[in-house]
Amino acid sequence: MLRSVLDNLRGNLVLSTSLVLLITYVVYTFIDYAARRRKMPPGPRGVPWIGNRHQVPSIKPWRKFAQWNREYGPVTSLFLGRTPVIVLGTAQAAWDLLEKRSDIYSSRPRFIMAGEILSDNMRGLMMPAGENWRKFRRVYHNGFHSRKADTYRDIQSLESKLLMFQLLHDPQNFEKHIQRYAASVVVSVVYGKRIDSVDEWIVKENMDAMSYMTSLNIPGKYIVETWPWLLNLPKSLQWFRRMPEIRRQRDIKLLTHLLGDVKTRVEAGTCPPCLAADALENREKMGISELQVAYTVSSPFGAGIETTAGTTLVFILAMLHHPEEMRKAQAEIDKVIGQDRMPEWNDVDSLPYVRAVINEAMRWRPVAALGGSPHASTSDDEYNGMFIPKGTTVFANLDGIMRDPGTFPNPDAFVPGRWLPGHPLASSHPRLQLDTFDLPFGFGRRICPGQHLAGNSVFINVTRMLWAYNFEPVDNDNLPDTWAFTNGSNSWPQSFPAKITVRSQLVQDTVEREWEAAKEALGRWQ
Ligand code: HEM
Repeated sequence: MLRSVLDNLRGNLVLSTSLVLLITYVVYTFIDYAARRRKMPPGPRGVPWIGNRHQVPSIKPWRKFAQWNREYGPVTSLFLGRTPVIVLGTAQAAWDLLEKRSDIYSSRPRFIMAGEILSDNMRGLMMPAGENWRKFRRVYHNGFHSRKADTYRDIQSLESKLLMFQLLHDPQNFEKHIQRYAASVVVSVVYGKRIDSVDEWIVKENMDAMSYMTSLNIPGKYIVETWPWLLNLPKSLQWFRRMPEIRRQRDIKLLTHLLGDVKTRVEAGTCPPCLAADALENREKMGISELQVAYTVSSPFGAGIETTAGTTLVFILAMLHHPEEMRKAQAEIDKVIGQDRMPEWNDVDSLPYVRAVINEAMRWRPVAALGGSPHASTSDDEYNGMFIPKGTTVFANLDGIMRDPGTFPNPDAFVPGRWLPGHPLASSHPRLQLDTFDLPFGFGRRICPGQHLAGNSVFINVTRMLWAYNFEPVDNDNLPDTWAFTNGSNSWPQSFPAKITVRSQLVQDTVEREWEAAKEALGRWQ
């Protein structure tokens, strides 16, 4: 009898102690959450443990972010689980934090599945700031800094001549031709070998690897991203590792094969100058392994193809909606160039209106809508009286930044004139001039290392397209939706129809002639 009373009491004691501990933990979590939240920049109310995760749409989150910035100010905070997040909604806030304080805002958040398990921390785009990432940037700086990027103008021009020829003979498949251009330039400048179709295995395999990688980066999909302590379990119990580890072996095989091919051609003296050959040559000096080189040079598959092609498609979409702007740009080209020769690189200074059209297309619908991958802070910080804790994930929400009326008055309108001095919407900010606009390429030490190469591609193609073709809607009463963009962190126009017609017989003859002359030169890159 006594024994059962004692057992009962003991049982109750354990139960009530557990209950007290649980309640204390819950109360503490609420108080801790409220305290952390109070010090941080304003933002939407969330709930402990999940934060605002349930309020962030998995599709096109940048639109919700922009709405929060309008409501709460240029620096808005939220929580994804227990991770603090800030969203920057103006160019000034992004410059202030990501550039002026780049020493503490240049890291990346942890990407456990995609960055650590799948890629063994080899993929630069996801690398935290540190020695390995600095080496990654050095490879890109050496390969694509402004003057070096200009050495790739030859191949870009040749590929662009092919694009003009394809638009002449198969205009309805313009999207495919533009993607082919972007893919071939990337493969050429990285591996010294061009491609004829986006269906070639080198593109397909790499794009497949990229899409598997992005499929791992969906917030909430993998529990280990929220509970990293699961990584302390014995490896055999970490069920989530199995597939990414298999895929890692496949990636390594692909990337080392591509690098091996470059090595063979370098040794045979048949490889044109390219990023992989440069990196191999400087590998020992930089202290990186061949595997690191193989991963490092593969980044443009994820970073440089869809972005370049998407920007060109945005330009065409804008032309369908703004024929008056197309005609102004064409008038400038006709005056400077005429129709019996193609625009060339050295025409750039004489074509301010064309460049204004390009800037405006990149502002109007930035393809890196969320600013590329988010940054992460590596120290506690304070900005305008607001506390930003170490480890905060930082989104520079380009879609919102480009539509901030304080920076770009009448932001929803497509107005190339705003990039020209004297226009009523022109900005006086030195960073927002015709030649200085680099917001589409991100910020600070993480700024896009391919920006000069990409800028050259967009310039030569847009200028030649305006010179050669008229872009019109197929159905004037039913124009393509200017908001119908793909999902995913890079976002470009969903397929749309366009009527592309050559502007004159003289232009047609020039396109044919230039392509004939280009064919032989392209052979060197085959
Ligand atoms: C119009 C075309 C392009 C746009 C709009 C674009 C935009 C961006 C943006 C916004 C970022 C993130 C910057 C940040 O974190 O603040 C980025 C990163 C990057 N881009 Fe581009 N990009 C383009 C083309 C290219 C090309 C052609 C290449 C290479 C050939 C390239 C290579 C990279 C790499 C390697 C990174 C990662 C840098 C790092 O994490 O340190 N991009 N790009």
